[in-house]
Amino acid sequence: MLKVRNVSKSKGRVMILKNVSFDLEEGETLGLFGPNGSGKSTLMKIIAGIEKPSCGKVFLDDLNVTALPPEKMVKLGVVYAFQIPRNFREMTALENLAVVLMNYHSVEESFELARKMLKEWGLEYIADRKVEFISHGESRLLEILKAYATNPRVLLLDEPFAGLDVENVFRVREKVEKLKEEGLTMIITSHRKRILANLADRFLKMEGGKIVES
Ligand SMILES: Nc1ncnc2c1ncn2[C@@H]1O[C@H](COP(=O)(O)OP(=O)(O)OP(=O)(O)O)[C@@H](O)[C@H]1O
Repeated sequence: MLKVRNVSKSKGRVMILKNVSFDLEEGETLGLFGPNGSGKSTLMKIIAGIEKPSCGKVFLDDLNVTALPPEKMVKLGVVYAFQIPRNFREMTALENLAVVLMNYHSVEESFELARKMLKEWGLEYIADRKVEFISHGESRLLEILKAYATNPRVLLLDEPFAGLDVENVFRVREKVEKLKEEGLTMIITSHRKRILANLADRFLKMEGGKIVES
């Protein structure tokens, strides 16, 4: 479904990614792990069109999607959930989610659906709370829910468990497991392999911008 071919990325004199290639099959959950700074986020952002590779290509169903802008990639179903949640702090959780849904539904429907989705994810209690007042774990769940609300074919989850306490790791894991059960294709990054156990069908290890183990 998704093919990454010989992707390299340099910034100034630094080579961040070096000739990275891999395939992702439909319905598969790929665990991408490696130490901080190994290039995981950069790779995910290149796949999502947020960053451009210096060379190499990305294909989605044999369509060359290399360096298409992120809004085009979202339309094609490839969606990145940011490592640092990008929710509008001045707006409520409900409004944050509804804004995404408005790309696909009327304003009224979007608010109705947003409330329903928050409820399904056990987050109805934060619906009317401004995001600046919700916790890090709740903010992370909201970021994932927003990405999911675009009805993606491929969901890219960047460090969904980073900075969370044990309880919230379980909470986020439970939701990600649910997405997996639904058959969603995902790439999940973490600096710890163990946290991806029983979640990823296959692992890739990154180190120094390269895939060193698959
Ligand atoms: N704009 C930039 N200019 C120079 N170096 C950069 C830039 N952006 C990222 N890097 C470097 O590229 C390397 C890879 O960064 P990246 O964020 O992709 O790694 P990561 O594996 O996702 O790390 P983490 O787990 O800490 O998020 C790091 O050494 C980082 O400092």
